[in-house]
Amino acid sequence: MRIGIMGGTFDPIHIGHMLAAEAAYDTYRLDRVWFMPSHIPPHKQGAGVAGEERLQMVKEAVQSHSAFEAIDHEIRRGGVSYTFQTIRELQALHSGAEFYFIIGADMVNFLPHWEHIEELAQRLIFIGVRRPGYELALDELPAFLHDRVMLADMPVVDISSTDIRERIAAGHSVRYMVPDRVYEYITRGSMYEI
Ligand SMILES: Nc1ncnc2c1ncn2[C@@H]1O[C@H](COP(=O)(O)OP(=O)(O)OP(=O)(O)O)[C@@H](O)[C@H]1O
Ligand SMILES: O=C(O)c1ccc[n+]([C@@H]2O[C@H](COP(=O)([O-])O)[C@@H](O)[C@H]2O)c1
Repeated sequence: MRIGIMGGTFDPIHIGHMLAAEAAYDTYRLDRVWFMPSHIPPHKQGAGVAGEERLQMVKEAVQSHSAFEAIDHEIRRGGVSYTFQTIRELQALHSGAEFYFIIGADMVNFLPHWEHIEELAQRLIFIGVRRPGYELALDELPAFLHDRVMLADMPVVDISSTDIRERIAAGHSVRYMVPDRVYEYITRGSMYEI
């Protein structure tokens, strides 16, 4: 069983995340993709929106795809969401599975700074996708990562959660930048004050 994990802050989830997951799913014939919101992202100040709300948006986003699902592993564990710890735990729970971790180009370049990256890179393969504004410089990564990062081709999407939050704050539309069900959820709720 090949399981892709799309980890993120998802504040909110947007179509860049969906296309990255689909590109990895399609290119590497994954059986499932688990979308996993972090509790506290390791290198950010934290998410503005509570974990339960971000998880609910992820659940809305994956509803129409039979191989995509939301997992609440990091939200339930609490604390800072270090990926090495998560993968240790998920591998203990799913011993026959091969794990792939899907990341955008910004995160590929940042991989050398992840906690216990050497151990993590032995436990899974990273699937990187292009993202505007970030060069994918695989040969500049440390040698131990060279055969641990594979690429998947997706249509480049110049969208970030920051951009979406800023548009909402300025009173602009984000319809179609997020999956329809996420848009409806955002407009019904009060977390972004649409
Ligand atoms: N437009 C995009 N294209 C490709 N990958 C993306 C895109 N947006 C986010 N990702 C990737 O998805 C993962 C989760 O991203 P995250 O939830 O932090 O979204 P973000 O848009 O980068 O958020 P923020 O703007 O708040 O920093 C990361 O690996 C990131 O590189
Ligand atoms: O474990 C780490 O050191 C680490 C450092 C940076 C990012 N990550 C993970 O990478 C995923 C994307 O991160 P982010 O901050 O862009 O949402 C998310 O699952 C994070 O927990 C993990």
